[in-house]
Amino acid sequence: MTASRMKCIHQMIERGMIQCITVPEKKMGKGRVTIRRRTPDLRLEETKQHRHLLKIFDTFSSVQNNTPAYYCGFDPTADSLHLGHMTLLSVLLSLAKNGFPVIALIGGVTAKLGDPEGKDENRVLISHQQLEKNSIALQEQITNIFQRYADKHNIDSSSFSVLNNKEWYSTMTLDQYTDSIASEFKLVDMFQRAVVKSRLEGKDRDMRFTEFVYQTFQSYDWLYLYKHYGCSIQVGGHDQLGNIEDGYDFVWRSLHQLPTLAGVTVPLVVTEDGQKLGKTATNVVWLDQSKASSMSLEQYLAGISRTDLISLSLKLTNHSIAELQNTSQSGILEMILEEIMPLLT
Ligand SMILES: N[C@@H](Cc1ccc(O)cc1)C(=O)O
Repeated sequence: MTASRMKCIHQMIERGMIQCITVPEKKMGKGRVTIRRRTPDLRLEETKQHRHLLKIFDTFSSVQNNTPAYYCGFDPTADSLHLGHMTLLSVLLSLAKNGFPVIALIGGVTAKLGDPEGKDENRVLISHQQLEKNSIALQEQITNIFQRYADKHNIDSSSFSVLNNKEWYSTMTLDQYTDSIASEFKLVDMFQRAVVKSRLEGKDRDMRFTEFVYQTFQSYDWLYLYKHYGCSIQVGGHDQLGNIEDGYDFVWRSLHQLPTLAGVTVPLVVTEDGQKLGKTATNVVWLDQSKASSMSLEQYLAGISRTDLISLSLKLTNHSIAELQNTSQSGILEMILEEIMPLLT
């Protein structure tokens, strides 16, 4: 890994773009460990955990022979991504700018199952036609964002791929699913998951079987992308930590060796009262500007505190913390819009 690539990862940690990383325990020992970055976004001085986190990532990177590819999955539950996804895309874009191949995976099959992670209630089932429409819309939206960013920064657009997990599941037989995926999961572990416990014990107790087995599909995606695209690192919103850790264990078990894998989580964008942005219909900020929305990007940015605005611009722009601290709130708002709007329209 070249120094500039390593620097890019360090910067992402420093700017608060990365919340946790899951890496092999004790260099190449057995199992995994997740390191949580506890420093709040705006206190960027090096803390013990921060140094520890960098050291582990360095160790991990130095055992990689090739440049690892990164992937992040997006379930097409709507026909546009929202602002919460932009921080994930921003991580992928920074990585691509620094020479890492990146993959955006559209979950054409997983969206139908419904990821229980990060949600307290059952999802409305999406029809087949709606899913197809949403998948096409997201494919186009992400491809456009990648293309515009590549043009702006003179990046070879082959660094970016947009795939759909329908590609491998549409030809998979039930035998293959049973032998290579289902048999690797133990019920005792599946029932241990916090999300399963809370959904089974919660007031509705309405968890579907498809939601229960969702993790088996996300886990296999990583194995597939590892084998076919050299994808060692999965990026996801912080609510994906459970899926990422389980996927890590699954890839490890399936390959019968400890692969050089890492999971990276990105802090969620939240509203003033701490709610995950995009969780309900009324607090969503669509990236598709033409889509009817109760809140535009500008309105959202104008309504959050200065601290949240600085923290968000550290994730979405390249301006330094010192520069941001010396800029007025409306100036920071402009900086974010200047960075994002050209990618969207
Ligand atoms: N589960 C992710 C989406 C995803 C889908 C497939 C994957 O392989 C990875 C991630 C989410 O709900 O945000």
